[in-house]
Amino acid sequence: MHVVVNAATSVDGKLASRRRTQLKISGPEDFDRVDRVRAAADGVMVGVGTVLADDPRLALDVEDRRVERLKNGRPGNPARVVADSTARTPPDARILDDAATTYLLVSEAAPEERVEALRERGGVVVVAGDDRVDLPGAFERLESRGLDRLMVEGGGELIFSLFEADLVDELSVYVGSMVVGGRDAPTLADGEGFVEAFPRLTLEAVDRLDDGVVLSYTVE
Ligand SMILES: NC(=O)c1ccc[n+]([C@@H]2O[C@H](COP(=O)([O-])OP(=O)(O)OC[C@H]3O[C@@H](n4cnc5c(N)ncnc54)[C@H](O)[C@@H]3O)[C@@H](O)[C@H]2O)c1
Ligand SMILES: Nc1nc(=O)c(N)c(NC[C@H](O)[C@H](O)[C@H](O)COP(=O)(O)O)[nH]1
Repeated sequence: MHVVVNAATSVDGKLASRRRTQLKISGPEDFDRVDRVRAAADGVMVGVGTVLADDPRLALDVEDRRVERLKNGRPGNPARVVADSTARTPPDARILDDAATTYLLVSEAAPEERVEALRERGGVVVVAGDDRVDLPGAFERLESRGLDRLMVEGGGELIFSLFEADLVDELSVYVGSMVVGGRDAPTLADGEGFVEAFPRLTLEAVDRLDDGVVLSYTVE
């Protein structure tokens, strides 16, 4: 599976403030770019921390003719994917609406009644891993269901795990011209952090959009 990570940060590398509520870092030009990256993907993924903080829908505006064109003849919206070890996605989350198929990646530790509630809302549950989602195993299962290109929008815990498991092929970061600060504010890559063998990236492009810059990398 080809994995493209896309996120927006402040100049100090934060994805959100310490309150973890959604922070508009991108401007209209970058959100248009995000729509294009989504439209080119078979699936769009977030961690459950992002579902709980932002209640995202992760769908394209299919009424928008411009977005329709961008889909390159692909039918409908890309699938949605949530890494959710213990099935904490609220059954009324917007990500479970009928705009697209939603895969919930859970572990064996997910309580059966919560898993069942998500199935009742139409979610497709994939069990991989003992107490945390085994990302390589889960991605193999998604691939067998036709997801070849996956866009990941965050948050920082999930992005770190993907780098740790060597699953990231491309990274693009929109750096907005703002300072957020806060030692507890989520950053692009949280988790435990690396102390050696840091992933190395190749800078492929630098583009100015709105009042910020998009940095596009491939992963070595
Ligand atoms: N600016 C942006 O581009 C952007 C994008 C996404 C999210 N955000 C922000 O990020 C914050 C949420 O990020 P976060 O880091 O708290 O949560 P996250 O979205 O990275 O989700 C982390 C959760 O995913 C689950 N998970 C399951 N398997 C996992 C695995 N193998 N590795 C890691 N996690 C796994 C765990 O329950 C974990 O707690 C929110 O404040 C949101 O607003 C910002
Ligand atoms: N590119 C980008 N710029 C931002 O300034 C920002 N806050 C996010 N945040 C990503 C996060 O995953 C959001 O929750 C979804 O971008 C919301 O997605 P919807 O509009 O609900 O589909 N992403």
